[in-house]
Amino acid sequence: MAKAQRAKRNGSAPSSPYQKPAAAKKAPIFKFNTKIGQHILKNPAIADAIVAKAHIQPVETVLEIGPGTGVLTTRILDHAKNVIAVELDPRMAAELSCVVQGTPKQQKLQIVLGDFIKLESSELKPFDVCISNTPYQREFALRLIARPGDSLYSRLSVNTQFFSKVSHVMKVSKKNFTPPPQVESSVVRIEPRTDRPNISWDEWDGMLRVCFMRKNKTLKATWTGNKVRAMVEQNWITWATINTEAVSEKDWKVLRGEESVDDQAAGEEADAMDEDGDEDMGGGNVSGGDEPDAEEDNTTLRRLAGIKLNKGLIAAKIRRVLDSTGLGSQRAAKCDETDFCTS
Ligand SMILES: C[S@@+](CC[C@H](N)C(=O)[O-])C[C@H]1O[C@@H](n2cnc3c(N)ncnc32)[C@H](O)[C@@H]1O
Repeated sequence: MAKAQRAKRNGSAPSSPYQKPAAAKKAPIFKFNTKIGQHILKNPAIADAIVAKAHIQPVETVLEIGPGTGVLTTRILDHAKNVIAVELDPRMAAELSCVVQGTPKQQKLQIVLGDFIKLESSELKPFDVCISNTPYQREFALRLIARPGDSLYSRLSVNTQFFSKVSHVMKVSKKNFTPPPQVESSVVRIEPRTDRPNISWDEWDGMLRVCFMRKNKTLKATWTGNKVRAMVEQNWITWATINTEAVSEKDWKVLRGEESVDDQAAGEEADAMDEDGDEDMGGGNVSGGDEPDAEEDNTTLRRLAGIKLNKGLIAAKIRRVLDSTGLGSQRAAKCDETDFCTS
């Protein structure tokens, strides 16, 4: 039997050409691609709650990542000034476009077709709030909010909490999606901190990577292990090569074997400070400071060339930082984001 005939006989065809069929009875418009997390929210109460918890103001522009068929988008459009919706799947983008077509919401919505992860920030207009129901498991959400001592506490937790205020909003059971995913999920709220310290992300995250290599070991054991020390030494040589003037005369003496690490350690603590009063940990500030000119660079390379690095120098520097911050006996698993920022 032809589809149209069958629909008529079942009474499901619209009685008027202007009447839209009831949305709830609609069969899926196309096969959802679960490989890119296409599990659509089917519970309107959950969609309402997610949008309500975002506290959208009428003057705000909202970025939505992964709008799908627009379950959240249409609700966000009820509250926001504008919505920018970035969708990977052209079929979903077309469906969303149909949903708002001919309604006042159409003017407020900009659909961007593409992979959000690959978008340059310059390709997006500024926004005030970001809402996204993209694929992730509850465990990921719990990692974001985990506190020191929790089994899920990790580098991700520290980074999230260092740069933002994060809270758990509600659990969402897999029964609320179509097709249902294999895992339960959670909604979290992440507010960027306004008082974020101005630090180098690469250095900060590099440090956390080492601290969380074995999060239950003491930081002293982690940082003085052979592999980590060798890596810090390598970084320090690179740093010293670029920042010749920041390497203290005392360090050069140790490097040249004219002074032992013990002599140096016994000296003034101030000797470990550079001219700005910062701890001369080296190894990290590879991109900092002015670019050395070619002559300086050659000089440094000549100074470093042929010198077998006195391994004790870096070990002593690591020890000094761990002792002065009191972090040596601590374990990453029990330190919070402020501990890692101790100076
Ligand atoms: C879980 S569905 C959510 C759809 C809708 N927001 C909802 O709540 O029902 C995730 C949506 O994100 C889209 N998506 C997945 N990865 C994406 C990416 N990297 N960039 C943009 N959209 C993406 C999928 O195509 C899908 O439409």
